[in-house]
Parts: sequence; C-alpha cells; structure tokens
Amino acid sequence: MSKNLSIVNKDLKEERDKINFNVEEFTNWFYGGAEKVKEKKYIENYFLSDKDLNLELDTSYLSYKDKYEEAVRRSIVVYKKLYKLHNEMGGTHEDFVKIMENLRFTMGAINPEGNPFVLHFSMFALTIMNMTNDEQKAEWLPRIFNCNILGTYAQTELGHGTYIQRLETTATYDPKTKEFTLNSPTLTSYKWWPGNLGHTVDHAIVMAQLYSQGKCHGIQPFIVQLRDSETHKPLPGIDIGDIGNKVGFQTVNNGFLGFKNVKVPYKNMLMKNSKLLEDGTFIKPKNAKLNYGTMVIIRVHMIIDAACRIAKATTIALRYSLVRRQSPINPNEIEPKIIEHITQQNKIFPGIAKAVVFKCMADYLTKLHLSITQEGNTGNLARMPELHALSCCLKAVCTNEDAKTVEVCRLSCGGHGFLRSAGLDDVYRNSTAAQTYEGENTVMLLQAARFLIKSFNEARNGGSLTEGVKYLFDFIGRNGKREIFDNSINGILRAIQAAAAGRTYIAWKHIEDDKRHNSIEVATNLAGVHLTKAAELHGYVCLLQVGIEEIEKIIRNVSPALGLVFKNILELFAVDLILNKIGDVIQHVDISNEDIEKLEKQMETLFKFFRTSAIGVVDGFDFSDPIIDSTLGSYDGNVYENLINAARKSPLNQEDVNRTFHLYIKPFMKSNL
Ligand SMILES: CCCCCCCC/C=C\CCCCCC(=O)SCCNC(=O)CCNC(=O)[C@H](O)C(C)(C)COP(=O)(O)OP(=O)(O)OC[C@H]1O[C@@H](n2cnc3c(N)ncnc32)[C@H](O)[C@@H]1OP(=O)(O)O
Ligand SMILES: Cc1cc2nc3c(=O)[nH]c(=O)nc-3n(C[C@H](O)[C@H](O)[C@H](O)COP(=O)(O)OP(=O)(O)OC[C@H]3O[C@@H](n4cnc5c(N)ncnc54)[C@H](O)[C@@H]3O)c2cc1C
Repeated sequence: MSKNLSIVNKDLKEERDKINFNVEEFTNWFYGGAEKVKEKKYIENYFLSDKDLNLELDTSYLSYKDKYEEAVRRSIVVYKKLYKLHNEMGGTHEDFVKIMENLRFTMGAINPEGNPFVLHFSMFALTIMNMTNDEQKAEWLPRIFNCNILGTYAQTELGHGTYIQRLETTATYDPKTKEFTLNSPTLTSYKWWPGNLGHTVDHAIVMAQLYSQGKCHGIQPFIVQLRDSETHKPLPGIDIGDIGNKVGFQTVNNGFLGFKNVKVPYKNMLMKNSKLLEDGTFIKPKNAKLNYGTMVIIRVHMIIDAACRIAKATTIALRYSLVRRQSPINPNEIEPKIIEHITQQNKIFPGIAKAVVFKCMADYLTKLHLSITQEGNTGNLARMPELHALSCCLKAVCTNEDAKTVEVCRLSCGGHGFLRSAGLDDVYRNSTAAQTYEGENTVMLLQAARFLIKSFNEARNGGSLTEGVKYLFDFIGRNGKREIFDNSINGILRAIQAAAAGRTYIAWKHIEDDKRHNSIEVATNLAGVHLTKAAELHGYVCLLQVGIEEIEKIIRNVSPALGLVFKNILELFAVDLILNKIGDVIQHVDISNEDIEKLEKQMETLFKFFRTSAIGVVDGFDFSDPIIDSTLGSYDGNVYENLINAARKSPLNQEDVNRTFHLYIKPFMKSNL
C-alpha cells in the first residue's frame, strides 16, 4: 500500500530525516518477517483498492439500519474476494489463515463499527474445529468454510454472562426420538449479546444445560439452525432479533434469542469432550472446563488486538503532536511542536512502549497456547489451569491498559481528538468493549488471583510452582524482609515481583483471617479488592518478564541501531510501570526517595533519547492511510487540510441553508416571543 502521495508536512519531514535506525527493519519485526510484511501490504491493497467497497462513503453519518446494511454489503464484497484470493494463493488452510490475519486490520477500515460476520470466522468456526468429533467435523466444516451456513456463538443470556454455570437455556434429550428439545424457560434465559445473531447468521453454537435421564449434566454446546436457509425467516419456536443501539460495535448486529420447544437432532451436540450415548447416558469429559476452550483461544488473540489498537492510537497522537504547534515554552520563541512539552511525551511515549511489549507477550502466549493445546490433544491437561489463569490475567491487564492508553491519546490531541475524523473514537469503543466481552475484566482478574492463591499455598508448603509464579518462593524466602531495590531492568522486575507477591500475601492473609468467621467463599469475596490488585500486578510481572526475555533475543538479531531503540523501549516500559505502581512497590520493597527521584530523572532521559526514534517506531507499525483513517494521523501530516476537507463532507454542509431555518428558526426569531 503506497503512502499518501501529497507533500509531507515540513515539520514531519524534518522529524523523519532525523530517524537513526532502519524503519523497515522494525516493521519486519512487528509483522514477523519481510515476507509477512509483503503479504500484508499485498492483501491490504488487494481489498482496499476495490471500488465496489465504496470507501468514500463516510458511514458514520448513516442511520443505524443503513450502517448495518452497508456493513453487510461491504463484508460480502470482501469475503467474495477472500475466496478468490485464497484460490489464487493455492487454497490451503495456511493461505486462509494468512489472509484472515491480515484482514484483522483491513476489516477495521472497511467496517469501522464492526464486522457483521466476525463471529462466523472466529468463535463459531473455532468451536466447531475444536469441540467436535470427526463425523461432526466432516459434516460442518466444509459448509462453514464455503459459507453455506453462517454462525455465531450464543452463550450469554439476559440474566447470566459471567456465571455461565447458571445459564438457564435447557436442552432436554429424548432417546426415543433421538432429539434434544431446546427451551428458554424464563425471560432471563433469553440469549443476549451474541455478535451477528440479530439478523445476519442462520446458525449458532448454543450453550445450554443438558438434561438427560432426568438429570442435569451442566452446560454443553449444540449446533442449532435458527433461520430458514432460503427465506432467512426464523424457524418455528425461535424468537430472534437485534438488541439495539450500543456504545459501539453498531454494525456487529448483537442479538437476542429465545427457544420454545425447538427440536435439535442428536448429532448436533458437540461431542469431542462430553459425550451422550444414544440411549441418553452421559459420559463426563476429562475436565469439564474443556467446553470453555473457545473463550481461551479468543482471550489469547485479544492481546495482539490490544497491542494493535494502542499502536494505531499512538501513531495518530504522535504524528499530530509533531505538526501541531502550541504555547511557547520560552515566551519569546515561536510556538513549539506540542511534543516538546514533556507532559505530551509522558502521554504518548509509554503507550508506544506498551504496544511493543504487548506484541512480545502476544507472540509468547500464542506459542504457549499452541504447546499446551498439543499436550491436551495427547490427553495431558496438566497445564490447562496455568494457561487459563495467564490468558484471563493478560486479557484483563492488556485491554484495561489499551482503553486507558487510547483515551490518553485522544486527550493528547486536544479538541481535535474529539472529532470522529481524528479516528480515535472507534478505536476507543473497541478497546472498551474488549474490557467486557470474553469475560468481564474484574472477573478475569479474580480467576487469575485464584491461581495465584493456590500457587502461594503450594509455595508455603514447599511444593512446586510453574515458571511464571516462581517469584513467590523469593517472597517466602525473604521471610518478611523487604526486597532491596536496585535500579536496573532486572531490579525493576524484582521490585514488581515483590509487590505482586506481597499483594498476594496480603490477599492470602485476608482470606486466612476471615476464614475463621466465614466460609472460604465469603472470605475470598471479602479479599476481592486485594485479589484483583495482586492479579493485576502479576500481569505486569508477566509482561515485563516476557518483555525482557523477548527483547533481549530481538536485540541479538537486529542491527545495533535498532537494538538501541528496543533497549530504550524496554526501559521506558519498565520505568513507567514502576513509577505507576510505586505505592505497591513502597509497601514491599526497600526503595528510597532518592531511588524514586532517580527513576523520575531516568524517565526524562529516556524521553530525550526516544524523542528522535518515536516517529520511526510509529511509522514502523506501518498503518497505511486507509487503515489509520484519521485526519490527525495521516502519513503526510497535513492535518489542517484534512480537517477542513472532512468538515466539508458533513451532510449539513451540502446546502447553504438548512430547512430548519424556514421551518423553525425564522418563525421563532420573528415571533417576538
Ligand atoms: C482467527 C481468530 C480471530 C480472533 C479475532 C477475534 C476478535 C473478536 C472480536 C469481537 C467478537 C466479540 C466476541 C465476544 C464473545 C463473547 O463474549 S462470548 C462469551 C464470553 N463469556 C465469558 O467469557 C464468560 C466468563 N465466565 C467464565 O469464563 C467462567 O464462568 C468463569 C471462568 C469465570 C468461572 O467458571 P466456572 O465454571 O463457574 O468455574 P468455577 O467454579 O469458578 O471454577 C473455577 C475453576 O475452573 C478453572 N477453569 C475455569 N475456566 C477454565 C478454563 N477455560 N480452562 C481451565 N480451567 C478453567 C479455574 O482454573 C478454577 O480452577 P480451581 O477450582 O482449581 O481454582
Ligand atoms: C460488545 C460485546 C460483545 C459480546 N459478544 C458476545 C458474543 O458474541 N457471544 C456471547 O455469548 N456473549 C457476548 N457478549 C457478552 C459478554 O461476554 C458478557 O457481557 C461478559 O462476559 C460479562 O458478563 P455480564 O454481562 O453478565 O456481566 P455481569 O457478570 O453481570 O457483570 C456486572 C458486574 O458484576 C461484576 N461481577 C460479576 N460476577 C462477579 C464475581 N464473580 N466477582 C466479582 N464481581 C463480579 C462484574 O465485575 C461487573 O462489574 C458480548 C458483550 C459485549 C459488551
């Protein structure tokens, strides 16, 4: 994808002239190699250059219904092309994955308020791939990949989203007819929220309580047809629709769904984990939580999504800050680029570092997920709880940071950041949605804390710990003494580890004390605030630890100039982290006021060094103009021209006088009240 061909703003050009490392080398790292970058650019261009998409149309001005219809139309243009390209590339599964990975960015530009088919290619397809037996795979996968059927993942209900054990939808098996009957016995049992459900898909994975031989066997997944394949009318007994306007995700078509005596054949219960014999005998899975597997995969994917949203927001904020001039620092000088105000650097530079460290974490977690899944396929489920805890913890920490950072980027653009055309509002809406979907973040932190408390008990009893929580041994070994701070990257890591372990200890002690008067469950609830803080700190430990390990490897493999930039980024991430968590650190680490002042000074030095590299790093994220879709963040930096051009496209500006003048305003003005 070519950069914008207009003349680049001279302030921005001057910045780029000073970059002292190879931006392309950084881009190659970010996307996993030069070949992948080439593929990404080709795929972006292949889709975005299609005139049928009509990307000139600013869909933000359309009505709710028109937005949805346009999003469906555009998606179909894309998916038709996807299949054409897939065939041209050779038609293998790997080719499909390559295109889908690159569509992650492209789809955001095509449907900024969400993709009405996203669940089909993610949660629906993944559930069928991972939770079915061989016959079911053979029956469903070809129809899914040919899009002969379209599906979603319908789990959440009006009454229950978090506590899925209490979902109310029932699936009652009758061995005589070899059918399940699905019912929504109450209003609160209506499915509520599933993406693409309202009017787009005709099938869903439905999570329902299985009843057989008079007993409830817990929630199980079923493939259910919802709409007629020809007319798209809801099938008998299905009550379905769109849930209405939301904070964001306007074109994702989140829906509701109720069942009244809907018959589903025996073969439609997903049988890889739990099994139901034809006579109705239920066979338990090796681990009941295997049915939660799709959520784990998506939580792992959400880390890279968070990294990319931060990368996009910081690209916009930084480019704008390099061309916007405001408020002289010395009264007699010209107004500087706003980036010269150190508070502006403090708003943007740590965000850039987070995008890089989150990307390292996403790579690490993807590999870990793969290896633990492979172990699982051979029947070894020992590391499932570790993966669950880690994915919950990082999903929460990374999406919380993501929403915070994107909002800070918006604020860093002053008033113009509040314009839709600045491109930050959809990023923010998507970030904040991610704090809730796939597990509300507090709940995710509490799941991670459960693992921490277990590990803490294990450590106290001299048991063995998984690699990521071994720092709990150090805390116990110090026997109440505080960790002594040293101002190195590893010193900062040890300080954050000490804070995380200390906070885990406080939560543990809280539970132990309360257990004397309460049940363990009540005691755990009363320690909830400490538990979430411990889990959050544990998430930062993981990020910094993985950041250090991965960036050390990267530095060994890139040019010295780029290596220095990575070193700078890692230090920025670490020092920003410890300064933000200083309250927790002071509680558990022997750190002096002088040490803290030194860290603050170090931050200023890091900013100074990063000042010249920052533009190279955000350019290296390589968001083309159609993808960044921002008046403030375009490659050429011509923000004022972009802003006035965007304003002129407002529907209100298509005529000199709006009809409300003659209808209301003029009569009002002439009425003398
Ligand atoms: C190609 C892919 C592209 C990807 C791009 C995707 C982008 C998508 C974008 C937009 C689409 C939006 C999609 C949104 C979809 C959704 O939101 S779907 C609905 C998601 N819903 C949730 O996440 C619900 C959250 N709740 C839960 O996950 C669970 O209820 C719970 C984990 C909080 C609790 O489960 P429960 O059964 O009640 O467990 P407990 O009795 O509390 O016991 C906890 C023990 O269970 C262990 N455990 C729990 N889950 C797992 C797991 N998955 N694996 C392993 N172990 C698990 C946990 O460790 C506890 O063990 P101990 O008892 O030993 O401590
Ligand atoms: C944009 C979007 C897309 C979605 N897409 C889908 C989809 O495709 N398919 C689907 O099935 N679902 C989907 N969902 C639903 C989503 O997964 C749930 O909303 C989410 O899991 C939270 O559940 P809830 O709404 O029941 O919140 P609740 O659990 O009711 O949470 C409300 C409050 O209670 C607190 N709380 C709840 N339980 C606990 C606890 N144990 N300890 C402490 N605090 C607690 C929470 O922290 C929160 O503050 C989507 C949601 C959104 C917003």
